[in-house]
Amino acid sequence: MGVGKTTIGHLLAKKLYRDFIDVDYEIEQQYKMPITQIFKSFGETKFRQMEKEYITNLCTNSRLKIISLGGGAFMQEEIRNICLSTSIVFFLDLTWETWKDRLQLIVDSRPVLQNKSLEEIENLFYTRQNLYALNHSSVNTDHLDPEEAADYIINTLKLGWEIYS
Ligand SMILES: Nc1ncnc2c1ncn2[C@@H]1O[C@H](COP(=O)(O)OP(=O)(O)OP(=O)(O)O)[C@@H](O)[C@H]1O
Ligand SMILES: O=C(O)C1=C[C@@H](O)[C@@H](O)[C@H](O)C1
Ligand SMILES: [Mg+2]
Repeated sequence: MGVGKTTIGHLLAKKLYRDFIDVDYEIEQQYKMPITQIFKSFGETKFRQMEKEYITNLCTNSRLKIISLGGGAFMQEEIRNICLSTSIVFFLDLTWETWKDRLQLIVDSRPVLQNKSLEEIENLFYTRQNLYALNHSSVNTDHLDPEEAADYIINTLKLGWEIYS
């Protein structure tokens, strides 16, 4: 959460001339309310169901798009499975120390972080990291700005295509 998927995904799509889809944004448009409000009105369980349906449909019916997931989406096994079997999954990694310093930028718009102690947030961070290790490629972004992270992903894709062909 807040590692930079939306920011970097958007840049990556521009550099690769691909469509960009941000799953959080699409759900907000569909329900005509911000995610914080979706959590308040319908609850987290309903939100998780919405994101699962949206991602499953996207992975099944579209090609060649750059997709940015919501920060908690990959915790759902069905989402992990459909993403890993239909797409190239990049994990944007960040150390706890760097992420901790970024929290103040994201806390107000991420309901999962609200009313949690720093210790609870740290537990969430490490619990997620275990499952997010399931990916096709990962990049640590501690010392990369969004532009550098997008370029790194492009170079990784190019290398993959060269090896493949
Ligand atoms: N590489 C980076 N270096 C420094 N700040 C960054 C970097 N990438 C993103 N940010 C900043 O971190 C914040 C969160 O970024 P962003 O919304 O792209 O994260 P996200 O991974 O999409 O979050 P979510 O999981 O909630 O969807 C923004 O304020 C953004 O400007
Ligand atoms: O990390 C999370 O659980 C979330 C991150 C955001 O992208 C949103 O999908 C929502 O706020 C939940
Ligand atoms: Mg995002």
